[in-house]
Amino acid sequence: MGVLEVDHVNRRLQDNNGQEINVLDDIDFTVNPGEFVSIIGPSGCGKTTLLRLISGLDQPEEGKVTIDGDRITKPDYSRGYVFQHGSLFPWETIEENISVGLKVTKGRHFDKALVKHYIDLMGLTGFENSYPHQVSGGMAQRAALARSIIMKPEILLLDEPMGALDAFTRADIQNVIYRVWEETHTTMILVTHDIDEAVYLSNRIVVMTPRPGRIKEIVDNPLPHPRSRVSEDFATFRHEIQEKLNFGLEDVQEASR
Ligand SMILES: Nc1ncnc2c1ncn2[C@@H]1O[C@H](COP(=O)(O)OP(=O)(O)OP(=O)(O)O)[C@@H](O)[C@H]1O
Repeated sequence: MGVLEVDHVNRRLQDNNGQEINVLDDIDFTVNPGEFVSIIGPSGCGKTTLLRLISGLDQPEEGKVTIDGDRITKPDYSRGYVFQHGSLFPWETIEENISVGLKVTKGRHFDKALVKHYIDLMGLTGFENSYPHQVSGGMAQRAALARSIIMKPEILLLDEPMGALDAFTRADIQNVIYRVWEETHTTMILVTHDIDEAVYLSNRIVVMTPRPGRIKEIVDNPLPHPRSRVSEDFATFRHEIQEKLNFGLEDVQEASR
């Protein structure tokens, strides 16, 4: 259940001058159920555009995105989406925010015990009645994660959810995401600029290059779990990914000469 196929996808958009730009060019890869895949590449290489196509928020000009062979045509709760800025409703409490999807799908009589479970799991106990502006950025992201995970999505799409956080909070949320992945086996697709994050969390890393956004290489992560951010093996694999990314930038510099 839940094999995601991004099948020779092209996406073109118009820039401010009305010029057509090839944002994604022949993107082709498969994600199996339970995998953790990171998409990494320089700014503007089309990572968010790709995630939007997978979510169903956008459609490609050519190619298709399917789950178990069925074309994705619109967003639905089987694919959760967590943004860089958690996008919690500021007028609702943490508990109400986490319950949003349940309220929509189950009406007023949703399972309150389930909400409590996720509040506890995310370390938000005691903050149920706080509003988003009354909690830290890390807590707001935990709540945003809980709001998605509570819907038990087949695939969780993570669009730089740690991007706006300081290093300590980022590591903390990475651990939370890892725990959730390990416990639920939800397929996760993470967009990030952060090589350490990709190496720490994912089974496979999709390395992209910009203009047009292409897949340069898909790299299997050889590191066993649990992973240590300070091990020699971690540093070696990190270096390998860094080299592949720099290679991508050299390609851009070459093209602009
Ligand atoms: N709605 C749009 N209309 C026109 N151009 C767009 C639109 N959305 C994105 N683009 C362009 O497409 C390219 C890819 O954007 P995208 O946000 O997918 O890249 P990204 O790799 O996620 O970048 P970042 O890491 O900075 O978030 C960029 O050049 C961007 O300006």
